Formats: sequence, structure tokens, C-alpha cells
Amino acid sequence: MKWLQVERSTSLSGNVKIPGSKNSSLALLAASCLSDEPVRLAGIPEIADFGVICKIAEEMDIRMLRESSGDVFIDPSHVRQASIDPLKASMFRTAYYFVGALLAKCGKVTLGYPGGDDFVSRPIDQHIKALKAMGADFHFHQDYYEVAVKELRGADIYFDMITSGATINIMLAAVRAKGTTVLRNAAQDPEVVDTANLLNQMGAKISGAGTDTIRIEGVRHLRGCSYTVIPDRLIAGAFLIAAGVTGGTITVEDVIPEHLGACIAKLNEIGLQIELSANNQSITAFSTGKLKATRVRTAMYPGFATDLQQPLTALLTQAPGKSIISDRVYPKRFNHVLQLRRMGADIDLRSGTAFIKGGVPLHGNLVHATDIRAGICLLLAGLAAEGVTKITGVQHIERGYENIVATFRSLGAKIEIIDSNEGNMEMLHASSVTPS
Ligand SMILES: CC(=O)N[C@H]1[C@@H](OP(=O)(O)OP(=O)(O)OC[C@H]2O[C@@H](n3ccc(=O)[nH]c3=O)[C@H](O)[C@@H]2O)O[C@H](CO)[C@@H](O)[C@@H]1O
Ligand SMILES: C=C(OP(=O)(O)O)C(=O)O
Repeated sequence: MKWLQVERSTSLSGNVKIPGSKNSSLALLAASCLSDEPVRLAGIPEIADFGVICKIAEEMDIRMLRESSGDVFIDPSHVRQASIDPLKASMFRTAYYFVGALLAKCGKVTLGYPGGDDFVSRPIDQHIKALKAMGADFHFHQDYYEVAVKELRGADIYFDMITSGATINIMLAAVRAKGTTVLRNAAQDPEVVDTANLLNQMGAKISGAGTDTIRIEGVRHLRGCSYTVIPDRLIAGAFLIAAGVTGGTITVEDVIPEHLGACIAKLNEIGLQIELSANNQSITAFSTGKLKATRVRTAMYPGFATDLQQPLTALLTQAPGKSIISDRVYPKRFNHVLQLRRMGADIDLRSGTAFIKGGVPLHGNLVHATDIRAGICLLLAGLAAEGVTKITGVQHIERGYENIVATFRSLGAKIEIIDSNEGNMEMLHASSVTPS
């Protein structure tokens, strides 16, 4: 049993180098499998999902390994069949990218249902609708499903809602389909653009990525290349928010500030001072000592990211006044609020909206991280709370943040990871503050 132990820590300060984006890496690793030749990816973070993907790749005769340089080498030239162990597929969200990447090459892909963060229902109807329009057949079984096609054909697809997962998956499928595919109401996320950039470097013909209409002309062959994943905007955002929570000064390095536009604007509104470096590759957040309540509505990019809603909630518990957060992408994504209340936060939840009475002191407690971003939210709340906060569900946090403890410690945070056996677990309960 593992937990994070966090103590109140004020004025965190220092610089953090931001690693490659988890969400982009998941797409790029699958996209590389479209190639007929080896691909080398730089900046892929060492997170749990990567380990599972390597095992899946091995079972499909795709060589995928981390070299001593840290780069990931992928040789998909021997892949013949795409049968993905249902258990492994369900250990993370995006095993479905292997459908897009391998359907044209293999004709059939079998895999388990998507896992990943389980905060709400996360349907894949848009993936299914689009692949069916391209000629694929689906067969659903108890623990797995099969997607098969004789010949994948380009199609004109309108997404009923903006979805980054389906935009990426169908873009992958369209690259080697016969003819032209047009994706309308497409997601404009940096991860979509990153995937299109890699694919174009491999010889794909994709235009319009980053706008709401993407056009893909199918090609017969794709070549190898070397490519670097974009920095993780969600990790960068969480560290900028940490400056506000602890009244400190934090610089995030190796970032693309444009990807954090909505986050920067909100932090300014809340009272942080934000400065970009002259080379536009780092951002510094300075606490001004005063926080203001605000209203936030999450939206797909370039809106305020649903994945930054949770750390921002931790910050707004510290801002005197009434803040309101609505999650328009996942209206029920508020598991972290139940845990924050155990730490004394005054938050009311009504139909997809959190009403936060900020400025109420938090106290340490035993809390549980139900997903990646709930975890970072509780960690930040723990830095602001009096006493000791113990956070279980560390495996969720480790899905998204590499070396989280070491990085926060380097900024001055009092945080440690504790790995215990069952006996000590009793101690954990006994020493925790009584739940409110
Ligand atoms: C690995 C990865 O990249 N995960 C991110 C990705 O998840 P993921 O790609 O799963 O999320 P989507 O962008 O697809 O979801 C956006 C919205 O569309 C809905 N939808 C999506 C597909 C579908 O077939 N039907 C449907 O109704 C979803 O329920 C949600 O309301 O984007 C989410 C929204 O920015 C982020 O929170 C996740 O961190
Ligand atoms: C929800 C997330 O991840 P996933 O889609 O991989 O579950 C996330 O990164 O916040």
C-alpha cells in the first residue's frame, strides 16, 4: 500500500522542466505503428501507461523499447495481427488508438474496452460511428470487441460533439484509407496537431489540424522518422497553480505558452502575476499574496481544460469569496470535491457545478485520489492544509506525473511517498483525522 504524505508548505519556489505530454505520447506511440519503417520518439514520459503499451506492442510483434538516450524506438514493420489482450487494453484509456493505427494494415483489431480515469461515463460512440462510415464492422463481446474491415475508405464525418480521442483515432485510420476523409467539428487540441505533425513527417497528407475541419488524403506507405513530443500543458498548468496555492514563485521551463492560454488568463484573474520569458519557452507564476474568487467553465481547447479544473479547485478553496466552477466537458467530474470536503473545504455541488466558499482553512486528513487530476488537486490542497494529509490512490497520480514527489520536493514542498504493508495501513487509519 502506497500513499503520499503532504505537510503544509508555503512559498514553493524554483524551476521545473516540463516533461513530454502524456496524452500526446499515447497518440504518437500508436501513430508510429502506421509506419512501414522504424520511428524514434523523444520526450515520451516514463509513466505507467507507457509500460502497458510496450507490453501490448510486444504481443503484436512491434518492437518498442526505451533506448539509453531516453528516446523510444518503435519498429512496426513486422506487425501481422492486431490482437490486444483485453486486460491490458482496459488498463488505460487509449488502447483504441491501435484500432485507428492498425485497422488498414491488419484488417482486424480485437481489444478490451477502454480503461483510464473512471470519473464518469466516457462513451466511444463517435469512434464507432466514424469507423463504420469508413467501412468497418464492429462485434461486441462481454470483455472485448472486434473491429474488422475489407478495405478502409475515406468518408466525410461530422462529430456530434468535440472529441479529441475520436478526432485522433479517425485521423489515424484515415491516413492509410483509400481516398479522402474530412473530419468536421474536429477537436483543435495541441495533441491533435502533434499527432498530425508526426504523421505528416512520416509521409501522411493531413491538412487543417488545429482547426475544426481536418482533411486527410489516404496514402499507401509511410516512412520512418524522428520526432519530439510536445510538453505536457497539464503538468505545467498544475505547477503554475501550485505557486498560487503556496504563495510562491514557480517557473515552468520547456513549455509552449500558447497551449496554456486559458489557464494563464484565469490565473491572472485570480490574482497571480504571470510572466513569459523572452524566448517564449518558460512561464513564471508569482503569488501577489492576494487571491480573488472567480467563475470557470471548462471547454474543449482552446477553452479552459477539464484536466486543470481539479488543481484550480484546490487554489480556489484559498481565494476569499464565492467561486463557481462548471465542467462542461464532464459535468460529473467532481470526485475530488468529496475529498476536499474531508479537509474542511466548503464546496456545494449542484448539477455539474461546484460552488466554492473560498478562504476557509483546510486541515489534513486521509483522502483518496480517484483519478490523476483528483490526485494533483489533493496534493495541492495538502500543501495548503494545516497538519498532515495522506493521499491514497497513488497509482492514479503515477499515470500522469513522472517523479512527482522529487519535483515538488525540489521546490521546497514537504512531501514524501510511503510504501507500506497491510500492518502499517492500520496505522494510517488510526493516525488520520476523523472524516468530516
Ligand atoms: C488520453 C487522453 O488524451 N485523455 C484526454 C482526452 O480524453 P478523451 O479523448 O477520452 O476525451 P474526448 O475529447 O474524447 O471527450 C470529450 C467529450 O466528448 C464526449 N465523447 C467523446 C467520444 C465519444 O465517442 N463520445 C462522446 O460523447 C466525452 O464524453 C466528453 O464529454 O480528452 C479529455 C477531454 O479534454 C481529457 O480529459 C483526457 O485527459
Ligand atoms: C483523464 C485523463 O486521462 P485518461 O484519458 O488517460 O484517463 C487525464 O489525463 O486527466
